[in-house]
Amino acid sequence: MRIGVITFPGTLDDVDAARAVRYADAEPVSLWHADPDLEGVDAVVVPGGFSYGDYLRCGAIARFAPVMTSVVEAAGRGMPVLGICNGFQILCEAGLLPGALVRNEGLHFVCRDQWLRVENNRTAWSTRFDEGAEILVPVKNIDGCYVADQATLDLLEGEGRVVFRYVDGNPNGSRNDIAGIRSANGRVVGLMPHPEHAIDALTGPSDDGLGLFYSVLDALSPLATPA
Ligand SMILES: NC(=O)CC[C@H](N)C(=O)O
Repeated sequence: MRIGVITFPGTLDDVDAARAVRYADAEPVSLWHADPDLEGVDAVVVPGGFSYGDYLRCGAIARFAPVMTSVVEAAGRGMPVLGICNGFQILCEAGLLPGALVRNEGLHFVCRDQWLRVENNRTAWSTRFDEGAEILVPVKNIDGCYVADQATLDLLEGEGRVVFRYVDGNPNGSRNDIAGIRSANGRVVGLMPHPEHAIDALTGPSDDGLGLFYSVLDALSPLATPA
């Protein structure tokens, strides 16, 4: 399987995302923000960082990058897309996921290891987890507070579209302790914590993040049943 990893000016975590893809025995393919060509990849990771310096609003400029036009189009055809941190912010700005990420409640950049509960495993990126499993993954952001209007929150909760929820403390004031959500068809997932930084127990804090990268291989397998 070939999994694209996008680099924007200001992206930080493309190298780690590509490494996570490799750990899961897939082939990472570098995609450039200014090039709309997705090079025939099977799935796309939009990694973390500070795309375009976070000017205006996190993800607000990246959403107009030529590569994102192709990602939105491919997602419409069912291609799995994972947005991590700044990537999640970009997917919300692009309209692939509802809601928005705003300044952390404490107004500080938060960098710590964070427990999450896997709330939903019917997505292209979470089938390898048991629902209710708790995983340890780093968070590192300043605009990580997930907000949406009440109707959207009710819809997400009602349709099982909250995929990851903070446990043992909410680091940023996210509504309903939401750490990650999915699209209606389960193919697009965004989360603020960084699974690509938790792929090797030796360097820590766990290898729990690998589950997302293995899950997408299952979703892409010809035998997969739709999430
Ligand atoms: N680690 C990241 O991707 C950071 C995301 C974003 N720039 C923020 O600080 O909220």
